Amino acid sequence: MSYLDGSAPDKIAVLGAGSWGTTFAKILGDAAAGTDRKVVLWGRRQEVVDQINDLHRNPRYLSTTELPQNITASVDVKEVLKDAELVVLAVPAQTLREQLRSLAGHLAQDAVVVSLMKGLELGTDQRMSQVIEAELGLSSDRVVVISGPNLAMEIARQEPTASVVACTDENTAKWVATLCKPKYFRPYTVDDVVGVEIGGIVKNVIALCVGICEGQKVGDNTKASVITRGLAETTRLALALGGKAETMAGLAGLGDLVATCSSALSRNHTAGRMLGEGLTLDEVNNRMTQTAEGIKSGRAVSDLAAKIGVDMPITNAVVGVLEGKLTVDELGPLLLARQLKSEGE
Ligand SMILES: NC(=O)c1ccc[n+]([C@@H]2O[C@H](COP(=O)([O-])OP(=O)(O)OC[C@H]3O[C@@H](n4cnc5c(N)ncnc54)[C@H](O)[C@@H]3O)[C@@H](O)[C@H]2O)c1
Ligand SMILES: O=P(O)(O)OC[C@H](O)CO
Repeated sequence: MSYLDGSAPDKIAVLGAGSWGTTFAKILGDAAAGTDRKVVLWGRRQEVVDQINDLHRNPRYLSTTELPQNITASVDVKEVLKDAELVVLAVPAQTLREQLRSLAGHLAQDAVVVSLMKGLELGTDQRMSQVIEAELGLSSDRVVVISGPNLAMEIARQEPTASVVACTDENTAKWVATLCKPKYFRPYTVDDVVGVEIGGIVKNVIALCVGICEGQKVGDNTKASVITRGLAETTRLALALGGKAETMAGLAGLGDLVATCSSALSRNHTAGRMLGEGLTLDEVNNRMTQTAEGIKSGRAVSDLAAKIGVDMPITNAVVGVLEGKLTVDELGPLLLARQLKSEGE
């Protein structure tokens, strides 16, 4: 098997033909150019699968992107998983556990599983790598997380981007990194899976807050203050869970936080902006056509932080707004009225 001997796989499966799943399939397909390696996408909708197979496009999510010829798609998850030595997961975080239960028996022996997801499971407060290990019975050396400042639309346009490939096993991380390095995407390897996942999860909640600021038409000082203090509380949580401070200063921490909080392409930022403009959460949800993980993960982050005694005032305030306990006008004054303390506390 390829991850054990370091040889390239013949087939890679990507589950989830949404915005990021399709873009990441393109990354893998472009990186496999000139080889016999196949990339097979699983999608829920027959129409999306047909368009990928017939037109090499996914107009629903990436209207202008032409996909490489070595990508095919199917609605049959068993067929997609058959003999796939690398399996990449890009479905909404809150649906992952249920989906894994239906595919557990179909995973190829020794397959490595990659999570592209940036959410925390409601109710269990588990990270996606924990859900994958538990549901598929995998050891941590076969579970990889890829995260960073990776707005799908920009990468689909082949604008240069860096990312991190995280695994407790350095060889597995290196093996996966070699499979996703087309000329426009540069993966770095790290061993801090916890830090990488926490960075990706919490930045979505902070981006909701920055979006709220934008909707309320406050300026850059406010947004920079939220981003910086957001990184401070993200780092507190990551460290308390065993993550590393340097990860939070890296691509999956600061890098992703800046990209998500600054970009109109971000779904979390967009959802926050609509809340800031006065829309209710129901109205925002009705307008969203793609996944904004922070809306549901915010509560899980808040619960996890409370459980282990980590102070996360911005996250808690955003959750207050999402749950209708706080208005967007009350959010800023509430955060500013907190007791004074030193910046490093
Ligand atoms: N889009 C990005 O720029 C980006 C970048 C990095 C990470 N991510 C992360 O990747 C994950 C997937 O995001 P995305 O952007 O591809 O989302 P998306 O909303 O664009 O697509 C989600 C995909 O999952 C499928 N799906 C399967 N089961 C589903 C279910 N039960 N309910 C709803 N959809 C279901 C949908 O059909 C769709 O193909 C998220 O955790 C997100 O945070 C996204
Ligand atoms: O569109 P968002 O808010 O889910 O963010 C997408 C990516 O996570 C940015 O790195």
